[in-house]
Amino acid sequence: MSASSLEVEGLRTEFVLRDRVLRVVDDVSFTVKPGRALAIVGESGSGKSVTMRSVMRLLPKTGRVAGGRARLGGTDLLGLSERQMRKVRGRDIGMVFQNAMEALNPTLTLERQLTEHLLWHGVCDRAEAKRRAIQTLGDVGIPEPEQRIRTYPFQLSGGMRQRAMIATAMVTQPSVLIADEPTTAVDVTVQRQLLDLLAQLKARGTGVIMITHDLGVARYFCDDAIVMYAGRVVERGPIRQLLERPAHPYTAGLFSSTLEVGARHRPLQPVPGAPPDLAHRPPGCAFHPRCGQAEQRCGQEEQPLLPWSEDGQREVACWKAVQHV
Ligand SMILES: Nc1ncnc2c1ncn2[C@@H]1O[C@H](COP(=O)(O)OP(=O)(O)OP(=O)(O)O)[C@@H](O)[C@H]1O
Repeated sequence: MSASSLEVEGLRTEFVLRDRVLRVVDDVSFTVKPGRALAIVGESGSGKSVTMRSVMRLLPKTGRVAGGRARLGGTDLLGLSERQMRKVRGRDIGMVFQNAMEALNPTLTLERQLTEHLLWHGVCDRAEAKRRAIQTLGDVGIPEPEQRIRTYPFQLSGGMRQRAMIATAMVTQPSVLIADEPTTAVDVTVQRQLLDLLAQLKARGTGVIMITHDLGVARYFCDDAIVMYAGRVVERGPIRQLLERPAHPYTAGLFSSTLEVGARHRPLQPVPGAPPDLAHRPPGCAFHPRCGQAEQRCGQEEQPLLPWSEDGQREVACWKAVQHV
């Protein structure tokens, strides 16, 4: 597939539990263009992973997409059969997770892991697939790739496993790469190498979505950001602008502790209080019970995303912020 944008519009995802239905992703929209990187940030439980699992159609049995659209190029991902979707995963959309062992199949050699998508999708023959696999392992900095290709994931160190996982995501040159906390479990040196690899992929036109708690990493690597709270997008815009001048009180609270001098690589600190139980979402703005600036209106009126900059690049779901532009 040539470089394509991923466009998600009005996505809604629910979990059907025994006694109720929980809306955990509510009207989420974003676009990732070729060669751009989008950060998805927000506290634990805000719906970041479920959003991406919905797009990949990898929800657990109790989850369902209740509305919205997800298009990659001209393809409606939510309308594909499971068989068609399997072709998209691993070929057009690559995935990198925090835990490489989860992503790699422990029973397959690196050669099988890296060549199976190419062979399965009929991209090339076995000899060419092996050549590409060796080349990609070399690209991600695995020494002696001709020998290492015969090893199993458990025979690699943690850092090498992480690289092998990225190699499996890179080998098909996907249009979009989803990276869910890719740098959390590795030390700073490996972290830097991984980001350099992802940057190479981005430079070749792959769009990247990075779910991360680390604003230093997001600032270094990403172009745009969406901030999620209780399943909704509360703010969006170019990441540097958001970090320099957050508009939503939640974004400001989330970022402030992390942006102290010398604290660039500290994970996000929670805002005082706790996110709402989604079964009892507060009326109006879901953040209002924790917001130091809340007024009566905040607990009564829904807050849609509204433009916050003249160029239309920034949007915020807070009527007070919009008032004070
Ligand atoms: N299988 C499930 N059944 C019911 N609720 C679920 C299930 N999986 C996730 N949830 C709920 O969906 C919401 C969003 O979860 P999600 O994992 O997307 O959050 P997150 O922002 O990715 O958090 P983290 O940063 O901790 O990964 C949470 O309230 C979570 O409890």
